[in-house]
Amino acid sequence: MKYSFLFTTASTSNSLIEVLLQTCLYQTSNLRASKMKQVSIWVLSISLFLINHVTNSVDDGARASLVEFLEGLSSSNGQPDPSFGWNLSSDPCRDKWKGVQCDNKTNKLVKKIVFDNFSLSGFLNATALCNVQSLAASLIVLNLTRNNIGGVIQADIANCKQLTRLILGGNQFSGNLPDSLAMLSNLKQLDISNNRFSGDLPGLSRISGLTMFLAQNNQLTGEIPEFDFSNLDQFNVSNNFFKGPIPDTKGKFPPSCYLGNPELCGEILQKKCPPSKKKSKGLSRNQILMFLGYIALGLAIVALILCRFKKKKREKVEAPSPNKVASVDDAVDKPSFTSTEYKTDMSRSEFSVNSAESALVLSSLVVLTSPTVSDLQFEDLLRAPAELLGKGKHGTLYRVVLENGTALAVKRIKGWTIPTDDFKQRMQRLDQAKHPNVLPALAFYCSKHEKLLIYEYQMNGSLFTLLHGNERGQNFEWASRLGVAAKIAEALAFMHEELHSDGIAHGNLKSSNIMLKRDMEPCISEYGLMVVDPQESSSSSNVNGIKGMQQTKDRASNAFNADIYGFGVILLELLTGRLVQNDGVDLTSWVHSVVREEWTVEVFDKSLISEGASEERMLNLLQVAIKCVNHSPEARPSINQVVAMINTIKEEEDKSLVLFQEP
Ligand SMILES: Nc1ncnc2c1ncn2[C@@H]1O[C@H](COP(=O)(O)OP(=O)(O)OP(=O)(O)O)[C@@H](O)[C@H]1O
Repeated sequence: MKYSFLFTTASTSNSLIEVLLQTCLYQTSNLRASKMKQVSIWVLSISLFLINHVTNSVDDGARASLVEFLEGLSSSNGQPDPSFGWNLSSDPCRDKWKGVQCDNKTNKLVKKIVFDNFSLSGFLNATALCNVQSLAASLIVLNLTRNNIGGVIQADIANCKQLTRLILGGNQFSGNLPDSLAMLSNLKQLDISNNRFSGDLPGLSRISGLTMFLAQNNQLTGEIPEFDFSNLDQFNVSNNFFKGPIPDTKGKFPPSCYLGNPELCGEILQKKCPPSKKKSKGLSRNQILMFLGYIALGLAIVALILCRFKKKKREKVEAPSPNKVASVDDAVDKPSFTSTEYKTDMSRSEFSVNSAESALVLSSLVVLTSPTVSDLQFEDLLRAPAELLGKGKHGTLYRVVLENGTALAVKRIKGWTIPTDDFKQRMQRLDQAKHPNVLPALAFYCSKHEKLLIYEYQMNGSLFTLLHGNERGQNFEWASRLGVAAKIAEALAFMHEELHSDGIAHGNLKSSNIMLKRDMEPCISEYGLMVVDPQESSSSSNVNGIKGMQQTKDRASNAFNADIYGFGVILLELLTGRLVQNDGVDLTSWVHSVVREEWTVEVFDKSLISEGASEERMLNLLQVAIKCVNHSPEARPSINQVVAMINTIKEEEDKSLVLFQEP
């Protein structure tokens, strides 16, 4: 009996030597009692124990490369966190290194490395990880999502041939993806989303079994590869620089999976593709490269000549003219930014100023009360690479990453002819109305021709993406939806109250303007960026007397009413999970028609029904939504009434949850 633990340990191993030793041990233990028998049993048992211990561990090479791999992920000092347990004197499987999962059978093959949200930085040392045969042959999952890892993905990643899941989303990876990535033929899930990858995708369509491809929020270019879309369940390439036609996916993925790629076209985006140009025939790749080389050389020579010419001209001009004094307003108000919105070279800034205006422009950036960017200079924006996030009715939004890594969302407002001073006053006023569920602007810039608003970049996206993105609201249950509705209503009521006398409503309330903060709390973004129709605005500045004041009041009251309508559409989206088109008109008329036909339950999102959400409370919220989207603005409830109605529904929901939980 004394030796039973040795039998047990040995029984999990399967090497021939162990089996033989085990058999000998068994035979010996059956012999008659003698000193010899005792000694034999001890010798055999110890040998078995040692062999078992040595063979049941990850080999030294793999262990060393794992340690090197973690050193790479351990910021600049390369010292791995000792609490992870990754060191050469222990065993990854037996000693349960943090983030490592091994096979259950032999407990000596590393199958998975999962570091989800571990605050890791540094780089992914694929050379260390994938060039050791034993490790490369066993590793099937590498998940480094939601860290701060940067650098490029080395080509050696392709040596980890068994990988089925490569999850790298939510990091700071950059550069081109290596061509070798397409050799990971076992890959089922590839997530490279929310990074800074650039360049064209390698031939990923060669990976036939891919079921998930997430690449949103990068700077990727080129055409979308011809994946086998019948296999893909999850797919997103939004907010990149992809161009050309969207492959026919038979409507499998919603438009939100492609949005934010200005040069993509196709029916799903309601954007016609230009007729495809015939490819040049008869020229080999090498010939084309040769011609391109000549053209580049020619351009370089022309550029050189132009530079010299300009330099000479500047030398002449720089001699100051005593008669000319530059006006401050001239300098600031000449186009201060030149936009190259569709360019793909992200190493340069989207914004640029000419040297004459730069000194003045630097002082024109107004930082509001924000500890995040307290010393932000306009120059910092110029230096930072900018990524186009989307083009809306009211302007263009860029993601700008400052040198210190802070990510900002910069909104470049289009076509708002508000006088500069009024704009400044409005921004200062908005800054005074603070609510935890309203995203404040951190800074703004304003000249006659250019208006920029700077917000903190929200990496969890918007309510729109939560509802219509990849997961299509699958994991967005009823209680959370009701919670979001209540919080947004409260925040809107607060802002309306605070800014009523200033006549500042949101003006463009919709689900893509409800951002989700780090903790997934909803917050209203872009409050007060209402673009007043130029005609209206000019008439408002010219009108005098009681009639004019009445018109201004009416317009303001319309804007507040429009917010109620916008909020009603958001409620409909939360309840139905359906996409909004045509400013919500399509969705509201569909809901009306279904309700009229008394098929009301049909309107609700199927995932809410299958979750077993209370139909009564969903119907109550639907009533609120229908009141808010009333055609006649005067018939819509006030925001305070909306808050009261939603709070009553929420209280009922909370009560039912308590009852449900009580024994
Ligand atoms: N602060 C932010 N952080 C991260 N993403 C943001 C932020 N603000 C907006 N976005 C997202 O960026 C995308 C583009 O925003 P943009 O405001 O240009 O689009 P829009 O709301 O459709 O247009 P518009 O407001 O001009 O009508 C949207 O998907 C939006 O949800």
